[in-house]
Amino acid sequence: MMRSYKIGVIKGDGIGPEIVDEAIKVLDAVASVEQINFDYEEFLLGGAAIDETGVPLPEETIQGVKKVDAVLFGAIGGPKWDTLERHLRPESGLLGLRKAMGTFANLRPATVYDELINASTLKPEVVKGVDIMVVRELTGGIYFGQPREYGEEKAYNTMVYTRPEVERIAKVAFEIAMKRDKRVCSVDKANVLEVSQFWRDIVEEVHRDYPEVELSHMYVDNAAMQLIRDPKQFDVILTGNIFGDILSDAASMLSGSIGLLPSASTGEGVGLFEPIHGSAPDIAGQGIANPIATIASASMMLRYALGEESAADRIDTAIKKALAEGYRTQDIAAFDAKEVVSTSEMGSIIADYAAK
Ligand SMILES: NC(=O)c1ccc[n+]([C@@H]2O[C@H](COP(=O)([O-])OP(=O)(O)OC[C@H]3O[C@@H](n4cnc5c(N)ncnc54)[C@H](O)[C@@H]3O)[C@@H](O)[C@H]2O)c1
Ligand SMILES: CC(C)[C@H](C(=O)O)[C@@H](O)C(=O)O
Ligand SMILES: [Mg+2]
Repeated sequence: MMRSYKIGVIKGDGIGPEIVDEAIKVLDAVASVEQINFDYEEFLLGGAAIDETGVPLPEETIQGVKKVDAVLFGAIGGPKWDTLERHLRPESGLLGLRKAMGTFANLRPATVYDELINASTLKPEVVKGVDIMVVRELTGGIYFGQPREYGEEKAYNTMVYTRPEVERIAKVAFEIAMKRDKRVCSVDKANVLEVSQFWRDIVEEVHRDYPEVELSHMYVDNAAMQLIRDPKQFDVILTGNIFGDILSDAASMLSGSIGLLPSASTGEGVGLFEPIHGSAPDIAGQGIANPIATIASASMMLRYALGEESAADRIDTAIKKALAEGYRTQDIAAFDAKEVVSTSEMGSIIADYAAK
């Protein structure tokens, strides 16, 4: 029987529209062979929303995304809006949207494709088989803490975590670990920050309900080093908002390009599925962005939000096949390429494989 889903689409700025178009191409390809019907509804966010409505997060977007089954998002931001006041910049729209949607758990898998093993900045033997899940708290911490101020003589932000915020993200990490290798490494800065000691204590408490999971703690500076030294030591990394932001970009180089890593932001209601990278203004409009991170985010959307495992498997297999056949976008062109392709050619190749 035909299954129908309503997908909210936020293309955003810079390369956002280019990469989201390719993910939709791939979704439509799997829909045709999987008895699925997707209805897409576009919403504005970020710079595109500022240009159209004067604000980065229009009310129609906040209301609209509550009425869909899942949201696929590209990226926002760019130099065009950098002179605006902070609360009016594109990035504030994304933070506001995450908060409004209650997507407190950002899952950022850092996996290394065997087909692309030479693209990693690390030696093949160090990265072969890397399969890390970064569980990043997304709606708290220093990004949202009050008070905050930009003044003439000083500026400050506040890193706050409440007990329920830490409990719920820790639960997500332990639940995910139960389905994986049952190891959680919680990353913090408890040697310096009270908020991190608090985080650590609550993670320990939640851990009591998951005795099968091995829990370790690591300071964030060491974690950054260990990710590059021996990434295979990690299974699930549980961490706060800002540390997760930084560590996940670092982890992308294990795979070879930030254009490869997807994410799922889940929590209280509708989920938001987005690549971990930004709007890449330096390459926007050139047709050279790697769409794989966004296509893989669409796959996460099928798997986590819609329960369409078989369609998600099709996409994941199609991505691997395109890489195995030697198709490469510019960012990974130096690594075992048989043919260097554009953003839209990569999308079409993956769509074709996904529909077979
Ligand atoms: N989720 C988001 O919307 C998001 C995430 C990060 C940054 N940003 C915003 O994006 C803008 C640019 O930020 P930045 O330059 O620090 O980070 P960025 O991730 O946009 O780009 C960093 C580097 O990676 C490259 N890159 C990124 N995605 C790529 C892809 N798919 N294919 C090939 N190369 C890719 C870029 O060309 C650039 O050299 C800023 O306004 C920033 O605030 C938005
Ligand atoms: C654009 C910015 C607000 C965002 C973040 O820091 O969360 C981005 O870097 C990300 O990783 O999604
Ligand atoms: Mg980031």
